[in-house]
Amino acid sequence: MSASNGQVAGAVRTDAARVSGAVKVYGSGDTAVRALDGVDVGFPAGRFTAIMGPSGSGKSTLMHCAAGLDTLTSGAAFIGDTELGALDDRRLTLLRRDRIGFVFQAFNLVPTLTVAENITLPMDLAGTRGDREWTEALIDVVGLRDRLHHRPAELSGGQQQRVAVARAFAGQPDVVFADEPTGNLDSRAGEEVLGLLGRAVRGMGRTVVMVTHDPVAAAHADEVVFLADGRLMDRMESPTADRVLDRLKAFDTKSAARSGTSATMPAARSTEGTRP
Ligand SMILES: Nc1ncnc2c1ncn2[C@@H]1O[C@H](COP(=O)(O)OP(=O)(O)OP(=O)(O)O)[C@@H](O)[C@H]1O
Repeated sequence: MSASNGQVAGAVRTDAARVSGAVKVYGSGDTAVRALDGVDVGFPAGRFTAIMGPSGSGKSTLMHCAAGLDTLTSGAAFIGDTELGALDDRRLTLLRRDRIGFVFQAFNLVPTLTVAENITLPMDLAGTRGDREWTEALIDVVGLRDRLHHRPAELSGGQQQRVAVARAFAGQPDVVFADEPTGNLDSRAGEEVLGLLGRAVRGMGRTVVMVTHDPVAAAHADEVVFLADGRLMDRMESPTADRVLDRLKAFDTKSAARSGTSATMPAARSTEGTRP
């Protein structure tokens, strides 16, 4: 069942994660919100994909359902060949622990653990030692070797997010989902974190799916998928911040016209210095 969509340079890519006919309805009756309205999208292995769209378009819902943090109302979500809806709670927890890495806006480090302990936490919880060489390489890539015995409170926001990035990749998961990973960072620290995500994909063969409202952040990805009103509207290869912003503006105008309200544009940083 592992779908392979994109033909890239003659090679067929396998999807590390995908959803098929994904519908997510929050609430019921008059107050029901259709956050995902029949989405089919794959996130190819070995690629950095950004999910973008206006506020409320369903980006976080799509990520949470694709990552097994939330369940679909109908349709199916897959990590590789594994359909998440077919798993009981225990198996789903194990799959999230062993095959998925997460980076959140709020870092979510354990304050009482050192940097080194935070990075190896997923392996420690799994009772495995992990790949020592890989972990050592990661520590160098994120530039935290001289901070290994510090606690999160002793680090800057950017450093804390770099710990979270190292933790997400430590167990060599099939895919790392990042939800607004630069949302709490200034632009310089944000660029560093985005650069790390890009290097993990291009230099270390990992897979990243990132939700962002920031066209500058999305320009770090290999491809952007656009959502509007819970539907997949478009995909863009080799994005630049300016092209992403233009595309978003078009969706926003359409959805404002439909609802008869003024549009909510995502807060965009300057689009100078587009593609890294
Ligand atoms: N737990 C929930 N209960 C009810 N409605 C929800 C819930 N979570 C999200 N929604 C609604 O579903 C729709 C999609 O929300 P979602 O958070 O996925 O959008 P988003 O594109 O990530 O938005 P933003 O960019 O503002 O974070 C919105 O209309 C939102 O209000």
